[in-house]
Amino acid sequence: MDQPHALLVSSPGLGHLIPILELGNRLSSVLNVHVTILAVTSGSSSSTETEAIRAATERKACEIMELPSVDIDNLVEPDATVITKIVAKMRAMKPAVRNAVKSMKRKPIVMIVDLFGTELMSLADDVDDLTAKYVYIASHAWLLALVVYLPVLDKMVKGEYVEIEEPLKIPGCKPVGPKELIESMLYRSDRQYIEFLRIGLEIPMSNGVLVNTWEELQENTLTALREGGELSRIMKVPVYPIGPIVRTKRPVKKPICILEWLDMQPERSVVYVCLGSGGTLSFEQTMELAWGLELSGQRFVWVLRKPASYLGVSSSDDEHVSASLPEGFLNRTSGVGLVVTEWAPQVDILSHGSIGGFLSHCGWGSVLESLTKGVPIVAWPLYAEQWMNATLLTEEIGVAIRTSELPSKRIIGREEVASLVRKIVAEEDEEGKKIRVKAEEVRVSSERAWTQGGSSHRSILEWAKRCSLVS
Ligand SMILES: O=c1ccn([C@@H]2O[C@H](COP(=O)(O)OP(=O)(O)O[C@H]3O[C@H](CO)[C@@H](O)[C@H](O)[C@H]3O)[C@@H](O)[C@H]2O)c(=O)[nH]1
Repeated sequence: MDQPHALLVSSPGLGHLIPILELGNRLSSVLNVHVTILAVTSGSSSSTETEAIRAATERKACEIMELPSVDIDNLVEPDATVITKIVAKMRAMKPAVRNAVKSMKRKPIVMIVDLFGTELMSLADDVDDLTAKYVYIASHAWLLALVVYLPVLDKMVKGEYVEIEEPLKIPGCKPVGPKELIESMLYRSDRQYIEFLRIGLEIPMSNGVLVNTWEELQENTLTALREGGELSRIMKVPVYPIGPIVRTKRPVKKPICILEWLDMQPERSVVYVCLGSGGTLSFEQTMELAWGLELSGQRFVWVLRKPASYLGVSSSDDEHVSASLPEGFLNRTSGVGLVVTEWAPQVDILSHGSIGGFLSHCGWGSVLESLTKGVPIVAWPLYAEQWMNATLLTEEIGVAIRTSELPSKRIIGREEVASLVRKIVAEEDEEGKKIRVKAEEVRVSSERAWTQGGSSHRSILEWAKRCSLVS
């Protein structure tokens, strides 16, 4: 008999592609179903997306089709935000996705879209066998709560959210203060805000939501989303916490110099610095970060890739990157630190025993990759929902420390950088010790969630039964 077939669609940007590739891999291996992934990528300039697709294809767990990119220049203003562009691209890809599904010999019975693909769910109505449509939130449950509650807040809050004096109350959840707003809420007249409102209304029109967190990590928020109360009445459909789903360490085919360097460092002594697939800093902030790392006296691996926009367009070159470092920095820190200007093997780095901390932009993928390895975090949130993530990690979960002010609001000085790095990595600091202990507890809990009978394992089976992927 044919295996049941699940269709996954990813939106442009590595932060969206990687989670869908990993979800596909997990569905295929745990449920033994046939998985097709339609990848809407940023376009031909994104070699990192192409590489991620190539690596996932090699695993042979899923059938992956990269859909040819369509031009959206006439659909959005040139200065439109990244989110507006992603959403516009997904909208423009609807006919291509429809054609791809219609031409499939074996029709999928379930369609899963990500946060920016909710408009594609209506395609399910045109395909006979496609009876269920789900949304995959590659981030956490608090973000899900905020997005589905946004249409309520939109009516309740007068003026701009940035001017609120009282944090926004979401039933059953931690209130959302000005330091936790998602980037798309900053200006209500901006098109990306309107898109988020629409997404908030469309999520409850799905058959349910899969979310990349686990029961024990966000119990209160998940309960509020599911059981009784105003939020669950708005949510309407079941929520399945199935995380953490993250990339795993790759088999090493050839020596990787970063890992060889890490092999020579003492255990838990190195801070890994990386601001995700799209995070960049100003020239001034890069200087302060460099001075701060040097001042901390700690070992480091710093991924200082050439600044690239989220949709894969390079805006600088390697020489420019080195030129943004203080004079003599590379010489003075040689032996103590490594500056990497290329795409780094992040999961392999975070899995290495000599890593003691991660200075991260708090993209949820990076956060989970860190937590599943028990690595504590210095939160350096930049954009998207990263402000929320930093608060969640510091105030609720207790696995991170954060900068005293949002890095988007002011330059974080070298003394502060040095102190944060020392706290998280150096053995003697009390606050750091507490955070490290918590990070280890969370690692253990993350592992349990995915053991046989663990909360996420149960949750995915419950979901798969509900949509007839397994009997
Ligand atoms: O040199 C690098 C840099 C990044 N990565 C990987 O790239 C991914 C980055 O993902 P993530 O940490 O989630 O960051 P973004 O790409 O910035 O993710 C976007 O999508 C996430 C999931 O929805 C959101 O949480 C973020 O805020 C949003 O910016 C991770 O798997 C990293 O391991 C590398 O392997 N090497």
